[in-house]
Amino acid sequence: MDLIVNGGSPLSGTITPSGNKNSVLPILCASLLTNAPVRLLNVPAITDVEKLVSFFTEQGSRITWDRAAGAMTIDHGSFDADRLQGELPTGMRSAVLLFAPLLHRMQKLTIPAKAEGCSLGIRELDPHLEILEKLGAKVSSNGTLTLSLKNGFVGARHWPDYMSVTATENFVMAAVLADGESTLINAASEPHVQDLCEVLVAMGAKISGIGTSKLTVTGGKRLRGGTFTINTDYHEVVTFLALGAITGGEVKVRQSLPHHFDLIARAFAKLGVKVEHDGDTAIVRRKQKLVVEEPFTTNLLPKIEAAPWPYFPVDLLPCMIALAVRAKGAMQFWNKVYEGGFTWIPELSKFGAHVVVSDPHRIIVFGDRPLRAATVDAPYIIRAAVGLYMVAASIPGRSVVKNADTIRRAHPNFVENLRSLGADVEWK
Ligand SMILES: CC(=O)N[C@H]1[C@@H](OP(=O)(O)OP(=O)(O)OC[C@H]2O[C@@H](n3ccc(=O)[nH]c3=O)[C@H](O)[C@@H]2O)O[C@H](CO)[C@@H](O)[C@@H]1O
Ligand SMILES: C=C(OP(=O)(O)O)C(=O)O
Repeated sequence: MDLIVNGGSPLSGTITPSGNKNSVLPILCASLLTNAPVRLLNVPAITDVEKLVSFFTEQGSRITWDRAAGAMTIDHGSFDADRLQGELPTGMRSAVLLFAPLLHRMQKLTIPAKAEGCSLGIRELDPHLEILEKLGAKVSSNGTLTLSLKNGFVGARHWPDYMSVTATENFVMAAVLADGESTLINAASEPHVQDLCEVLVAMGAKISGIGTSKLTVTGGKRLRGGTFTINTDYHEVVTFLALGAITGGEVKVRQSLPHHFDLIARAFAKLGVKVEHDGDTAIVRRKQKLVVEEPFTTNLLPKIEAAPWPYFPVDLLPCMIALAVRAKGAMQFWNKVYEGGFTWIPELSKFGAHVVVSDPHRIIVFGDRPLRAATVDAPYIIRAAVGLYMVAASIPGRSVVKNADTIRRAHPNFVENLRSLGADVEWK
């Protein structure tokens, strides 16, 4: 589906963001670690959640989901491992998060050779398989990849090449029911990794080092259920604030998780945008002057660099790139994570933007060029589609962002929320 945009008007108003996709998906997978009922609140009605829920239901789990209220009850007591014949859910990276919990339930699992989400580059399987092997699983490859686990997971120490979000989540889900203690050095610590760990602790798991790069887990026999609220999506917080800034409107975002915001606010400030906090409401005032902040260091090209947390989050780069397209001055963006994170950048030139792709990981945006409404193609990258929409929303006239429905993987009611801010936008 395409987004039809009549841009050029300021977007203003107050928004309550939805639950974080990257929190709810691992928590849903972790619900497989218990047969006790799990109740989740603030569940976003997004397509990735729909796919996981269908997958669970196909295996016999009982799930009720009041989409309007965001409340879901999950009962895996009737999950029947023998039913699993076919594929894991496709088109979403989080399918990889089923590996540890399904292995725990099924002892043997055939997995797809790829677990792809956004087309940001090669989405690796090896770090996941290394972790599962370390904790006692056997991996065999004979055209298809098969995982097997004879007598349950066994505690182990592991130090992977890099801080991977979903591999860390698989580690934790395997380790909480392993026999003995497990340690992960070079663990990811993103807010959603912390959210998963906190829910597991509330289910009875023993995890220390949450939010750091070293996690220690003491395995236990079983986990209990409970009621858990999915945290706000900080990607939405940033998206709505950035939309206010790029269109010259005033946007307030409730439940904005200010404790995660210091470096993100710094990135906004580098582009001339001041983010204020009133309690847990984040505010961007109207008519921000988009100008690249010059560093005191002479001859330095200002830059925003994204890497694993607590660096600036890589998924938020497109929002900042869109702002830089409108800001006076030059800004370098450095994606230290994905080799394919900038493949969509040439689309910006259709609006008249001037962006130089220096190499697969770095671009320089020369902002404040005269722009025109245009038709652009969104890649299968959620946040890139959002970034293209942001630029379109700032330009008077009719633009089209083609194939933008990837946005629905993460942002429920995207168009409805934009309209509540005064946007002229629709799906077609
Ligand atoms: C469902 C989910 O939670 N998806 C998120 C998760 O994906 P995911 O867990 O797949 O991302 P990883 O943290 O594994 O990193 C993605 C890829 O980046 C490369 N890499 C990463 C870090 C590093 O220091 N060196 C390196 O080379 C690897 O090729 C890796 O495969 O984390 C990504 C990075 O924050 C986010 O974009 C995704 O939204
Ligand atoms: C890249 C993302 O998701 P996934 O890892 O599921 O592709 C994202 O949420 O921006």
